[in-house]
Amino acid sequence: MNKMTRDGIASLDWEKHARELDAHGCAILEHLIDPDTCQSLVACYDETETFRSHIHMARHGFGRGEYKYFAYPLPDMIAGLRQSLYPPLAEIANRWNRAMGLDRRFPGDHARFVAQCHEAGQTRPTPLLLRYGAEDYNCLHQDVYGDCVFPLQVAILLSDPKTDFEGGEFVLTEQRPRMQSRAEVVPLMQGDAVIFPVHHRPVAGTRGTYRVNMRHGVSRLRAGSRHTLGIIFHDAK
Ligand SMILES: O=C(O)CCC(=O)C(=O)O
Ligand SMILES: [Fe+2]
Repeated sequence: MNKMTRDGIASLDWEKHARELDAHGCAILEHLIDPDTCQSLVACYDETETFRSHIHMARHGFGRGEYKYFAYPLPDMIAGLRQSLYPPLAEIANRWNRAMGLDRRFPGDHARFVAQCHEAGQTRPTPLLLRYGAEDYNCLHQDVYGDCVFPLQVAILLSDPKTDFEGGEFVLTEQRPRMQSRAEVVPLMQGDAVIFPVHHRPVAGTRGTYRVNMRHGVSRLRAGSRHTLGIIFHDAK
């Protein structure tokens, strides 16, 4: 079955991915996007009408490299991925919020969640394509775009680390209360998706569950070029 379809995504081993997210703060969906589709997404970076804005990271102190936010209406493929990835992630997000003692619960389908963002004044789409060249990097950050936040997001590596670039590792850091930070480097192959927390996650400790603060970024590219597709589920102000 094509993994990118709604049924394909629903039939992935979500119990396993949820266990990985609970244990390590990230999970990998291997080969979510086939190489041809990866290539066509990379090619679409140079289109202009598909996007609502173009950011040069160095100008904002975000790192070095660039990205573009897709405009509404999203390309079918991006809209489809956002809608199909959301329901299993909403179950995990609701379980995490219960564990962290947070009242917010997320509806089971993405259209209803996006309607909540729009009511809160967050109406601009957040899925994005990123492009890095040699020496580029992405500083550790959190993709919060307003009060309405869906706590998990997905990044998909479109380039092939065997042939397209060196360095440029996806990195997560976890800041635990009153403790030193922990880093996790996520090895991705072309078409792999990593699921990770936007800003925090629950960790079970000896004295109950506590909340850790998460950031993500990309280490410096040593050579070549690297493209990613980012899927963020809340919209932006
Ligand atoms: O390029 C990457 O791997 C990370 C992109 C990113 O920051 C995101 O998708 O939110
Ligand atoms: Fe990000």
